[in-house]
Amino acid sequence: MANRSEASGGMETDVRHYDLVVLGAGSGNMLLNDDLAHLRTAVVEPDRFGGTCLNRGCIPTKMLVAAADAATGARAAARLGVTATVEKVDWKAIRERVFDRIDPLHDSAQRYRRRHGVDVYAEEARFVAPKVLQVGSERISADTILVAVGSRPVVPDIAGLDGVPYHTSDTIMRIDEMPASLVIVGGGFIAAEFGHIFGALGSEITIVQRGPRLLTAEDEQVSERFTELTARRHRVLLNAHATAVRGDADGVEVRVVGSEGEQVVRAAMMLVSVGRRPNTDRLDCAAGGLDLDEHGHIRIDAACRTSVPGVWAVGDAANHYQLKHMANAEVRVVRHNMLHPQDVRDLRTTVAPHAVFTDPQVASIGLTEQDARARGIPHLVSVRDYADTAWGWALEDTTSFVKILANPADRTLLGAHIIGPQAATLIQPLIQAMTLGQTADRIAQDVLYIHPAPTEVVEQALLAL
Ligand SMILES: Cc1cc2nc3c(=O)[nH]c(=O)nc-3n(C[C@H](O)[C@H](O)[C@H](O)COP(=O)(O)OP(=O)(O)OC[C@H]3O[C@@H](n4cnc5c(N)ncnc54)[C@H](O)[C@@H]3O)c2cc1C
Ligand SMILES: NC(=O)c1ccc[n+]([C@@H]2O[C@H](COP(=O)([O-])OP(=O)(O)OC[C@H]3O[C@@H](n4cnc5c(N)ncnc54)[C@H](O)[C@@H]3O)[C@@H](O)[C@H]2O)c1
Repeated sequence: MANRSEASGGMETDVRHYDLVVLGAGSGNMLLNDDLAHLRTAVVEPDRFGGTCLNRGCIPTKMLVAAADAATGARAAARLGVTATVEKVDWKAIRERVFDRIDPLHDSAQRYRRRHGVDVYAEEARFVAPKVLQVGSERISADTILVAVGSRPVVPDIAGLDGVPYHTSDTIMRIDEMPASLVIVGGGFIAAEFGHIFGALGSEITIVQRGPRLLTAEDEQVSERFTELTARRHRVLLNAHATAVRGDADGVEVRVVGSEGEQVVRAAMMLVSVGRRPNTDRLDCAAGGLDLDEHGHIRIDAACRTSVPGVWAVGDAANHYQLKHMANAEVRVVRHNMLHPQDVRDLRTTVAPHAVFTDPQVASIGLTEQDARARGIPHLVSVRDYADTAWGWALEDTTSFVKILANPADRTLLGAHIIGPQAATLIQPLIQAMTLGQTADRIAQDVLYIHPAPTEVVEQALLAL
């Protein structure tokens, strides 16, 4: 390993130099493949390989959602003439199914990297100068750096929160016992998914949401339908602020002020899910020469270049989407660009789809109708109920729909929004069409949709445009 010396406060400090340093072994770890194997490389990961998605995000939540869906499906079967009951929820077995599979992966991933000649540092890194990092007691530098340090839950300013054992998405999946009741502060992705998980498995749920609806960033029609359906199962307090919390042996007592006046919500457990913030505040980006935006994200261009040549950034630390498929796409672009400096490419797509794996599922891409109206963008709208299709009949569905917005001039798609079973899958042909610039007419009329598959509702929404 090449060592360089650097003057620091009159002292000479040994600096270990690499070709490539990756900060964060979440999406960052996916950068390293055979094409980069010739480089002297270090990975810095103070926590667990796999990052948020594997250890405390997408993957464990969706494994828990599968259990919740099984319970919901059993309870809902009566409408099809099949009476079933959920006899027992074995939380420990559910939790072990998830984490017995996930937990060994950190050690094996770390060992794999070391076996292939990558140095692994297990402490937090921070910049001390452009392309120079302090990692614990070591100082390292690199020609090329990928910053993929991710994000963490925002902790809201609620009086007394410090003094109670509240959970965030980082901790709640590893609890020992199912809570009899759960109060969730926040009304976004995490509230929706954990409300579904713990609600379906038997907890009584109260959601305290600052906004006027749940999932407020969705198309208003979807957000309204989702709020209405959730309020049938859970207690939903809207336009509500948690102002104070205190704990006792039975759990927590949250004081809530909102449109329904002031009230106290009691619950055995509390989950705080009011958004995530980038981990850049712990990185001393100023010392590293990295520009940040007003939300603390590292400023990158469409090729994922930062303000320092040779330093790239991806994922939750750099983009506002905070979605794993976006981080993965950025990593692929960075790998290409590192290997082909003469052929630097931009991220191919700027429209990021997302899905919320709750009950019912919600999936979306592109413009919402309220955005189109607010921005004065001419648009056509088509809404089709699942109930109008054979598959909707099969499900006895009465609440799910597909909504598509198209450009009246060239009939390309502007946005698509689905609420209902399999929404995350049903939206895929619309993502494809939007990304590839295909018109609504082409994908409606030149493509056959299998009868009577769920996708027929997408076909019908397109044909009605
Ligand atoms: C509960 C939950 C469910 C989610 N579900 C989905 C989903 O279904 N679909 C989806 O697309 N997205 C989902 N997400 C979002 C998704 O997990 C993130 O967008 C994605 O994991 C971000 O990847 P990343 O590599 O940017 O960050 P991370 O995966 O968080 O990786 C960053 C790594 O950097 C390390 N690090 C931090 N600071 C430093 C430092 N100073 N030096 C070195 N290393 C550092 C951290 O320890 C971490 O391991 C979910 C998130 C949560 C919380
Ligand atoms: N399926 C997925 O892709 C998935 C699942 C979970 C998380 N995520 C990612 O994680 C991110 C964070 O999720 P999240 O749910 O924490 O954030 P979010 O941004 O989705 O929602 C936060 C919600 O909390 C509300 N809120 C904010 N401050 C509040 C307060 N003090 N009191 C009450 N309500 C308050 C907001 O109105 C908003 O509705 C998401 O933006 C998403 O990118 C993705």
